[in-house]
Amino acid sequence: MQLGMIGLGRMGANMVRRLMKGGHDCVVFDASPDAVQALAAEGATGADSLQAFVAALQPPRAVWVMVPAGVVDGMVAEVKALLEPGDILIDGGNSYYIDDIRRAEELARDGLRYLDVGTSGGVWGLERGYCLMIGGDTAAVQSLDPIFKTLAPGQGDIPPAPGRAAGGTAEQGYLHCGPAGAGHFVKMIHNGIEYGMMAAFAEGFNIMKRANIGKNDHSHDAETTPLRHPEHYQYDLPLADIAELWRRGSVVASWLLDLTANALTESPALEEFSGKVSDSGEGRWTIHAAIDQGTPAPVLSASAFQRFASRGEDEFACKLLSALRYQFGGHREKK
Ligand SMILES: O=C(O)[C@H](O)[C@@H](O)[C@H](O)[C@H](O)COP(=O)(O)O
Repeated sequence: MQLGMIGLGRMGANMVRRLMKGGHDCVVFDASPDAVQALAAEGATGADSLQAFVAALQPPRAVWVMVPAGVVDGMVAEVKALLEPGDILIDGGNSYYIDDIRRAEELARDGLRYLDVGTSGGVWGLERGYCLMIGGDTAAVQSLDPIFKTLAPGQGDIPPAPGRAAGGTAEQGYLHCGPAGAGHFVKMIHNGIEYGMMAAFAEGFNIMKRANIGKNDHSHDAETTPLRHPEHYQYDLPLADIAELWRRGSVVASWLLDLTANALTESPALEEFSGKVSDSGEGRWTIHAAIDQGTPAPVLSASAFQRFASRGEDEFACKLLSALRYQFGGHREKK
């Protein structure tokens, strides 16, 4: 079937490639003419303006917007003015689900149908497929089933959970999760969990990296808690090998562990990374939801706050800790 894609960054461009490989017709638009040209050379219909983009689509149109969360509203406003009742607008980025609820209501007033689709898979999605978490109107979701089916990974070699009644799209890697916002709500929690799992691997591997600190023990320094048993921390552990090992039969085997093994193999000391970890909002929104609900989420919260600290946002707090320690005990910082 035909789909229009606005936004040809890493995600949007590869999704178009996967759709074309699956036999779909794609009309593409991006603020960058080069990005449009590149996909036109691969078989897409390139448009040099939003007007030309909309004109190239058959009604009822399906327009997938794949742009950063912060610019979705502006793009929706522009494209909405060109669409007709019955057309479907899909936001496949990482939008806040509460924005989806509002957008779906606003667009419905003009007879437009809005779907929110949490899209997971990153740069690997072209080959592996994209896990799709879909929210919105049921008829609109059903009409786009061929698109979702092609983008999704498919069952592959992962059999359904034992005892699960056969059928349904979840086992193909896409799911209509509920009404407007439900897709991005589920993606938000997915990313909250992603933060927590990433933090768990990062902390665990860091403790293993430091398993040799007994070799350089500074217990003579009165301002540092003495290492009581330096002899207990004499291990130079092969971190890349351990990641590789755990991928086989261990309880923590997972795709994030596979990626941990990749990262440590490519660059054992990770020297090209500063360690300042960005966040795009999903982790924060997960915590907002947990607080709204009164649902405990200590692990996910800690992992989001850890990212802020990684960027130095705790610098003043740490200085105040030192200052207070000096105030009450005359303790000076170790130089
Ligand atoms: O499932 C996915 O493919 C990822 O979760 C992806 O959608 C993620 O949002 C960004 O790669 C980075 O997100 P942060 O900037 O919040 O780490």
